[in-house]
Amino acid sequence: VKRSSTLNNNKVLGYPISIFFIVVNEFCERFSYYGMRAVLVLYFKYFLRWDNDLATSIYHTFVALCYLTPILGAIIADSWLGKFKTIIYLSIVYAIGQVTMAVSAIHDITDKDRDGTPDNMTFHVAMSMVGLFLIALGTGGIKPCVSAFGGDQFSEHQEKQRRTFFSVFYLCINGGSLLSTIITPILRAQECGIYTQEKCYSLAFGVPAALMVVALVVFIVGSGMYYKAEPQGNIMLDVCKCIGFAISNRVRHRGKQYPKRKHWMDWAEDRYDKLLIAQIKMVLKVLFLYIPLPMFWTLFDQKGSRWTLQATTMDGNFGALVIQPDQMQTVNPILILTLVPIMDSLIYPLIQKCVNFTPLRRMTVGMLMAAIAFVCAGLVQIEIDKTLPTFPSASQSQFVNGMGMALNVSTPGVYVGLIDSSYYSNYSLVNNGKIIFTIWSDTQACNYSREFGFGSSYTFYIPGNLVCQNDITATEDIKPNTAHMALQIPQYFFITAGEVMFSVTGLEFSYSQAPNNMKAVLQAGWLLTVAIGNFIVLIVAEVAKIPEQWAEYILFASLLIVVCVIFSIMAHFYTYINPAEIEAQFMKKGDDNDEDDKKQLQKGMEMVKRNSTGSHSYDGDDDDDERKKTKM
Ligand SMILES: NCC(=O)N[C@@H](CCC(N)=O)C(=O)O
Repeated sequence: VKRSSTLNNNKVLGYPISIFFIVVNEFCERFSYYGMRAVLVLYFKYFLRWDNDLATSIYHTFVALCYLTPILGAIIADSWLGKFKTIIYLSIVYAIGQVTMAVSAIHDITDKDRDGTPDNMTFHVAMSMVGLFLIALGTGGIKPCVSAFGGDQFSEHQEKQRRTFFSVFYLCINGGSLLSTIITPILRAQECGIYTQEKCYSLAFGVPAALMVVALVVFIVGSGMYYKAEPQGNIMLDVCKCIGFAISNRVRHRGKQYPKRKHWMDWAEDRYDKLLIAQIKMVLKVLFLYIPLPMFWTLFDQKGSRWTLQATTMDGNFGALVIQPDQMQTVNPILILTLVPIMDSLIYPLIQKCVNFTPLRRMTVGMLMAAIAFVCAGLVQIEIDKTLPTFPSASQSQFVNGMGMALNVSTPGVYVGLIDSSYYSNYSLVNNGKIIFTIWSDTQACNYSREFGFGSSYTFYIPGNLVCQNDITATEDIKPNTAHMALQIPQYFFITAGEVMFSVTGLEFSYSQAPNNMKAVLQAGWLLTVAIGNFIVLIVAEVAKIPEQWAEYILFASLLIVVCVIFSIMAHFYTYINPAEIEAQFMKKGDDNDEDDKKQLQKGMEMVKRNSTGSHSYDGDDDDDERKKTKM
């Protein structure tokens, strides 16, 4: 009653006004998260000067951390602060983390000799690690709270509005992600700095930091309009204690003199409520099904690491449009925004006419799509490998000074350095496009211009009698990248189609199969599969140590196909339930005597059993009641 009266005061078109602030908050937060993540692997490679493997490993450790911390956020919100305060406090931690990242990327802080490269890399590495840790704590911690807090704003009878809210919420995630993955790579490609002009990672991290502050402010502005549920106690702790007791009680009663119980969780009956035990059984069934799922995320999250690094060896010239390697990631949210409505309104209903396309079947097909995406990535890599020599590093060029005096060489973006007489410079990173070098000594100066293709590398010979443009000869050490970035589009298409079938369906499946008080537990379990998936990238990359990148892609695709077969077998034996109905069996006569309790328990369990052997078909209808007796 309290909730309804709080909510009904401020409504527009039947929706509580408060959700406007939550949706805008999510848009800004996802802008902040994905914007920072888009340039992260390149920051590791080009600013911190890590190799591809280290950059990929730290990237996936960070993503894994972001999906481990939701458990922490859910525990803090449920048992202590409540969702509202948890979101505020952890958003502050998050914003501090983003600002720390932006500061860590200012090379001028330690560039004492003003040569354009940081002199104390340890400082930058340490600061960025602290920043990433705070971001992981913040983004992961608030993740299960914000969506659930949004759901809390609706009263029981507003189920339809709540469903629309979740769709808009998902579109906002991808809207924020789309905008930021376009904008932050552009910011990163700018030149900035007080002493020397370098790539502007500080700006690329600074704008997401500002957006996180905006997200926090918007959320606080809506403060007076929210329904704020009190923390209900830590259900996750209760679940763990109950499972622990069932196991220890089972171990203590091992002899033949103790009658067997139908399910090992029934050993908790001596101390715990039967309703709680039945709810835990439902959750465990779904968690068991989650075991193979991390492999999907193992492949999915390599968009931001391996695929972005792959794009650095490709040609991003799309005619009027020049695409940065990290901007290729925008293909994912663009496809999400187009594919979600197409799938929902066209593809799923069409398939449903031919086969019973249940959520678990959709997820299986989603996994296959991700495997196909990695086969595409492997084929693209083979194309790239045909065009790439291994030495020197792509996009680096050097000068050889044949003059009898020392020379300085620079471009507006890069100071190549002072080259002694009859000596050569180090390799310097040069942008693509037309570049003008200024070459000067104590007595003369001249300009030399040249067109640089994506990823090309040259050695320039400065003769003894330099006049300029026509005197300098160049040898091409590495040809410009010729494999076009458009070749990555098929792999993005398949991975995103896979995401729509797997992720969007899986989120809804986790919500619909969870008992009311354990929806957050299952959401945290779902997010945990993402964390484990990212750890698998690290393990496979470390253990397999495959020298050929294309072979690594094919290995990941093969692993996912094997896992997909296992998942489809497990899913075949899963039966869809209606948690509310099972719970109702226990609640109906909550205050009845023990005998009645037993009958209710029997009824509920029979229902679970009936469901697990039932063969009704899933008709694609969203109505929960229609789903209760459905096999995969
Ligand atoms: N297209 C990215 C996206 O929609 N991401 C969602 C879900 C991510 C996940 N692994 O569950 C997001 O919330 O960022």
